[in-house]
Amino acid sequence: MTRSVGRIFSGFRCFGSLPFGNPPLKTQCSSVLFRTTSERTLMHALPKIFGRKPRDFSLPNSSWGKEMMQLYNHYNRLSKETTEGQEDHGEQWTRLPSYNRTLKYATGGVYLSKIIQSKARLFTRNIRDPGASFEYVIFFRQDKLKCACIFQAGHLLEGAPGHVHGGAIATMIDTITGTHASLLSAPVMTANLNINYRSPIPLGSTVLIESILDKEDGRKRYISCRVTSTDGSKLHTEATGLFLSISVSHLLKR
Ligand SMILES: CCCCC/C=C\C/C=C\C/C=C\C/C=C\CCCC(=O)SCCNC(=O)CCNC(=O)[C@H](O)C(C)(C)COP(=O)(O)OP(=O)(O)OC[C@H]1O[C@@H](n2cnc3c(N)ncnc32)[C@H](O)[C@@H]1OP(=O)(O)O
Repeated sequence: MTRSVGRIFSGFRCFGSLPFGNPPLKTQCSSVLFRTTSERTLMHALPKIFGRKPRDFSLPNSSWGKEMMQLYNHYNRLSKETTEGQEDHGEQWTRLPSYNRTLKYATGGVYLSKIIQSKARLFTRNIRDPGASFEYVIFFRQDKLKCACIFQAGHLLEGAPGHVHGGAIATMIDTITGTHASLLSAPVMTANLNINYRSPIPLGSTVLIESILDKEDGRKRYISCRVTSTDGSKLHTEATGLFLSISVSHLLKR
């Protein structure tokens, strides 16, 4: 199972935290994605995207606090492939690696140069100081089509004094639900996001963000999401999102 999910993420480094195309959708994904000349050029560019091994931001660093580590270890244990003699937990999660680049460089000429910028960085992964902003790791449970994200909010994310900025919370919700929708149906863009802030999140604290698929309808994926304390007892934020699958050509439109 873990291996099969692993296959989903081959070629994953091309995208920030955007693994896309599960096995049943892979063919559809390719045909949707690589239709035009510029898109085919992009396909050729993909293997060269990273010259050296990029940093995986979803792995622990020294800034991760006790709660973050405990929850990470919990999901990581449930992510290990079950081998003979090992206990089967009944839950199978996969940790999603996360990089700070979408596309590193383009050799694709004028069309690709419209969307690929050498200094571009994924918004949530662009601060080098560990622990200063968004520390998070996303796990995916394929059998239930669920995502769980552990998020530790750093001191640069302050909104109301001592608490996390609503825009930073929205960013994380968009990231988890957007990643979730992308896992189901190739690249997506957020069309709609509705957020209810129920209780403030203390700066520096760790929270759990869980997303589920509510409905699929053609190109549309409806995902809902809850942000809670790590033990689930306190609800901080609730959200629903609509995501539309797109082809690369959508990004080339100006
Ligand atoms: C190599 C290529 C890689 C591509 C990667 C692409 C994205 C990756 C992004 C990030 C990757 C990294 C990590 C992932 C983490 C986070 C994810 C963040 C994602 C974002 O942060 S992304 C930025 C914010 N996002 C936008 O910047 C979108 C601006 N927008 C548009 O680009 C268009 O608006 C679009 C594409 C949404 C739709 O345009 P469209 O032309 O494809 O579709 P159209 O309008 O025809 O609608 C078709 C049917 O959806 C219904 N519909 C449409 N919009 C609706 C709405 N708002 N509410 C209710 N229903 C709606 C219609 O009513 C119709 O429904 P029906 O078919 O039933 O009539």
